[in-house]
Amino acid sequence: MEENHPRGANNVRVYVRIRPFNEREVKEGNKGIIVCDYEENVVLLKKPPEKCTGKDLDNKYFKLDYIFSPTSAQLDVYRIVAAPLVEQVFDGYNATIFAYGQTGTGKTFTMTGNYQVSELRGIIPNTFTHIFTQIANSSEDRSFIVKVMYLEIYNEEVRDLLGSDPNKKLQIKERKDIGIYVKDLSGFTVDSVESITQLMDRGNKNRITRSTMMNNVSSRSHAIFTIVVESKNRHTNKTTVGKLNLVDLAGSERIKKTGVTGEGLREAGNINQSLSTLSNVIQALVEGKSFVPYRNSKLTRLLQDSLGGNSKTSMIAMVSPAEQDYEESHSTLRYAHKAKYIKNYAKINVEESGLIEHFEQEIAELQQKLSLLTMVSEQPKSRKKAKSELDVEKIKKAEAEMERIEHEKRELEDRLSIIQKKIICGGENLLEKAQQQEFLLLTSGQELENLDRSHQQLEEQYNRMTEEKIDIEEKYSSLQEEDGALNKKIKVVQERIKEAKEEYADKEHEYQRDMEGLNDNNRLLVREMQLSNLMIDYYIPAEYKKVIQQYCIFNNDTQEYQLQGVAYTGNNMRKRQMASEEAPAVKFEMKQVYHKYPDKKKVTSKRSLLKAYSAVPKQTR
Ligand SMILES: Nc1ncnc2c1ncn2[C@@H]1O[C@H](COP(=O)(O)OP(=O)(O)OP(=O)(O)O)[C@@H](O)[C@H]1O
Repeated sequence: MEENHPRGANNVRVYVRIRPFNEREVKEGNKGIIVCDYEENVVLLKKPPEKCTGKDLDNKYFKLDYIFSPTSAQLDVYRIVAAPLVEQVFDGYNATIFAYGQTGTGKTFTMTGNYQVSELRGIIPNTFTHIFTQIANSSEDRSFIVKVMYLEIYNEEVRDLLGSDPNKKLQIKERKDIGIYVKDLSGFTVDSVESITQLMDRGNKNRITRSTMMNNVSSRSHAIFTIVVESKNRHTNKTTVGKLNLVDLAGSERIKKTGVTGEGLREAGNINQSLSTLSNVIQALVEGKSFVPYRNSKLTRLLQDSLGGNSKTSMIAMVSPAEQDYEESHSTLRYAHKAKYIKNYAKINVEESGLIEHFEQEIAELQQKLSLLTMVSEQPKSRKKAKSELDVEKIKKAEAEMERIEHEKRELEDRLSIIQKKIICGGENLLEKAQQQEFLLLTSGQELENLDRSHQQLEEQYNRMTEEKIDIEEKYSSLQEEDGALNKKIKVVQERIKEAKEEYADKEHEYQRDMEGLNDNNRLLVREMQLSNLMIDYYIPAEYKKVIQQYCIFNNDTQEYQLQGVAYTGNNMRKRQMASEEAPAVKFEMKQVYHKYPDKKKVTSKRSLLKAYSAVPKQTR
């Protein structure tokens, strides 16, 4: 894919959304610790009194691009965060929106919401109406293809949420011409709000969630919903391809607070690990380091272009208003504030021969074949009566041939209509009346937003002029004033030292928290290793173990061990089950299991009990 029209760097835009108090927090009498200046977009995070040291470092201020209050509507979030990016995707830019924050703070609510209730619809479903309205409003000389992909990263494995087997592990690959991509990920072209909503719904049902003490429906994976918009201008013959990534991250969590155990513990370990890599990537980018650890997690690898690359990116940091979540809100706001300094380099992606071109060629070929077949089938049929057996044979053959031609024609017509549906023409209105009205709301909000923006620009201009005025005044002031200016500078330096000390204290604190998390992970891994070792020692004979070790090879691409010839072993030889089929619930007949236990008298020790079930082959004499 060729890229041209380079533009300057653009910073990641960072928004904060504060969730309303939930029932549990109200019941527990939790106090609020967040105060906002919505005019200046500044968040003040107040340290709970029992944690205060009495210094003025106790209150933290964060200036961001925009703050959404607990009463902000879903549509407002869409208008301000997503609508401008969707419009840029139509110009051929890549864009990413990701929701970041502690578990239960409203990431899924903001990204997806309840799409059956219009005012509760999140960013992803609101994008659908916007995209098809944008197509309906564009000129007739433009053609479009809209393609959708949906994946999740669960326990550091990439899974296709729209594929026939969502449990299949997919690999991340990189190619010079297309960059980073997921091999074998399914992509679907869509031609209406209904068809894209159905796909989202299907994907959401495949997502892994769990109920925790912090959230009844907690996402245990990072999900990326991707919409690709290819657009061709028939006058200029120019094709652009814009990609929109909508990312709902799994929430960071303190294991003690969420109360997860078993598999949930392993998930939490993986979630925290990949979020910690995301933080390290943000840190490295902000500090301008030459090495950025994108490869340390699947999430950062897939978001590589969105962070410091070819993309316009917005991040929504979600925070809880409650006192008990001070630590997590502090950490989220600190990273959000840092992310503001990440510079991206978005470019318009121009495609030499895109999907539209490919489909147009196929349509032309199909139409040509079809007209040939129509000509043949419409030729006048001979009305001669069969005089001999040879004639009967000839007529039968001709009829069979005619039938084959008709069948081929029908197949071509079907294929033609499928392909023709994939290309949508500008001006084609594929929206229901209700959807159109909804979008009017959106656009009227957009006008307000434009006014807001020009107001902001005027304000910036005014500030710049004020700064210049101050500069001039400083240059020509008296010695006494110079002295004053020096004092001012000393104050600024002192202020910076104070900020650096604060930053240092924060970092130290965060480091300790990360260490705690890593120790939790470590303990978990050691426990898992002990279990695996125990199982291997008891069930795999030493000579087999050696052979298996010999055939284990570490794959640097996937960062995991692979067993040679594994396709021909054990479970892999079983017939595969289609994931789309409703898997019948597995019933365990416990009675049978109990019956299989050996006689207690015969097996006395735990070791001999395990031996009774051992897979070690018995020695034959
Ligand atoms: N702005 C909001 N207004 C109303 N309800 C909200 C808001 N934000 C979140 N909620 C509610 O809070 C609960 C938790 O939200 P959600 O599941 O979106 O959190 P999450 O950050 O995605 O959590 P996790 O990381 O565990 O998946 C949900 O019941 C959701 O409806």
